[in-house]
Amino acid sequence: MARELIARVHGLTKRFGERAVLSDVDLEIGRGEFVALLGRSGSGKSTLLRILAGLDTEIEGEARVEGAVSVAFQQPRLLPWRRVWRNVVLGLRDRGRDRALAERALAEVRLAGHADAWPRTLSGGEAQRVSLARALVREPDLLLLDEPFGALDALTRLAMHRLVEDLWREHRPGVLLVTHDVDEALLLADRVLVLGEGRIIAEHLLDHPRPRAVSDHIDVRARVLADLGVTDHAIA
Ligand SMILES: Nc1ncnc2c1ncn2[C@@H]1O[C@H](COP(=O)(O)OP(=O)(O)OP(=O)(O)O)[C@@H](O)[C@H]1O
Repeated sequence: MARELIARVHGLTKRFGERAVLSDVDLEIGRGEFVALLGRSGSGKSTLLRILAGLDTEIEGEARVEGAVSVAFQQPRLLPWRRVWRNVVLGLRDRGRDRALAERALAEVRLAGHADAWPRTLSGGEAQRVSLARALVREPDLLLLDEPFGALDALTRLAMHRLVEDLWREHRPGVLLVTHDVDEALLLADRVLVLGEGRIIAEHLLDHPRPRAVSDHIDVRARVLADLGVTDHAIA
């Protein structure tokens, strides 16, 4: 049986003025598939994600998503004047059930008991978990993550990887994770795409059972680093 597509990008070109930032990009994401998108700074990752999120519609070609989309960004973008639970359900049109939905989502990100807190009282990792709860409460078919762990310390980042993996297992949205971190991509994704100069220049499938260790993918890791043109882990 053909896999069900949740996102389909075909012949996508995006220009800012004269300059094409994305050129003739093709990309498909199946239902429940976890895709990571790597690329050097300025290669067009966030632009592609914003287009899939429907935040940028001035494009050539096709970018279609079936169903609901949620986005979580590097910064949690919480409204400081709303309590945590109100941030989670911001914009939802289900007034009667808002509080219960928020509490359930907060429990899922291990923040039960923080519903009435103010955003300024949260740590960076907690705020990012609220942002994830806000994305999940919409029950997305496609979850777009734009470097969601980029601003977190290494230990919090590891805990977030486990959390995202658990949430993905539970809800099975399609995921597109934009990241600079090759190891993060290898741990979490079914498929790793490398974007270079506005085109997808490489694709790697990861079929090792989860939960994974980076050592399961030393070979793919070397190839991805070569695709990125780096020999070191740090990507400029
Ligand atoms: N609104 C805009 N107007 C003009 N140029 C833009 C705009 N948004 C992005 N760009 C340019 O498009 C290119 C791709 O940007 P994008 O943010 O998608 O890259 P990225 O791969 O996500 O980079 P990073 O990893 O640094 O976040 C960059 O050269 C950027 O300067």
